[in-house]
Amino acid sequence: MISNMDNMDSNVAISIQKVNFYYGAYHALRDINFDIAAKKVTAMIGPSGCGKSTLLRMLNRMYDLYPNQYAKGDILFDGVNILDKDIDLNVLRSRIGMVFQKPTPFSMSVYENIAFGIKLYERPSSARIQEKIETALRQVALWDEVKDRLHRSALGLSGGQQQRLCIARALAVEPEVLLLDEPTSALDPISTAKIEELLDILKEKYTIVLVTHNLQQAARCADNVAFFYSGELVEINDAATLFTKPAQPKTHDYITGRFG
Ligand SMILES: Nc1ncnc2c1ncn2[C@@H]1O[C@H](COP(=O)(O)OP(=O)(O)OP(=O)(O)O)[C@@H](O)[C@H]1O
Repeated sequence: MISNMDNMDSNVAISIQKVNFYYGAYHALRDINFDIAAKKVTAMIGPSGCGKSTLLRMLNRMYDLYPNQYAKGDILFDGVNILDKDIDLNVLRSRIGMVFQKPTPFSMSVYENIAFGIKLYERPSSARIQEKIETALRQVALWDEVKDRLHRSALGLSGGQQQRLCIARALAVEPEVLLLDEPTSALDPISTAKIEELLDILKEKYTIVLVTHNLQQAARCADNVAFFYSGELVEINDAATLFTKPAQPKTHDYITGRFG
């Protein structure tokens, strides 16, 4: 594995060390080591089935919901191993939020969608909730589009608006890290462009980890890019270097469209 950390930002948010993951007997990730830079966008790319979503889901312990899935190694976040079985998952998930491929608004109003997330973790006054909702909707550039329909169903929003609402819902909890699993794959090009613009603004405040199949998206949005193949990390580097001068033949073949 080539990891040219010299080109990359040295301010580390999450350090992934000797990480392995198993779906029952199936060994899905093998000896993964790399650092995720703070307040940057790190994209994880690679052909279908290479393990990128598995690794993303490890970062907020989504796999805990399934009894046969287990992880080995260390993922250090603020010096604590988030794979440790004693970790408080509610606290972890409030600090490391996640947005999925398909927009997943709850069948409730725009307002309640965001308030619901906030109330999971704290009991602020209704004035404070209102303030947090407005801040979160402004952060995703959705406020002007929904301010007059806050109390109508979120399901009436367009797909792109729903996805921005889901990002707002994650941000309202004030996480430090935002995990995005192919957040634009179900969206049209205009909504995709809005989310990509948003990433550029959000990284001033948040560490962002993005799984994407779209290499142009990774090149446009990511500061650092990790290329996975068959459960292994092949290479990680800053985006410009990885896309123009990949160190590994396999990376070169993938980014030039020879497979995947
Ligand atoms: N619940 C599961 N049970 C068993 N194997 C699984 C499960 N989920 C994923 N896998 C396997 O683990 C490997 C990695 O899957 P993962 O979803 O992380 O890949 P990916 O790179 O995100 O793929 P895609 O781009 O298609 O989403 C694949 O071989 C997949 O078939």
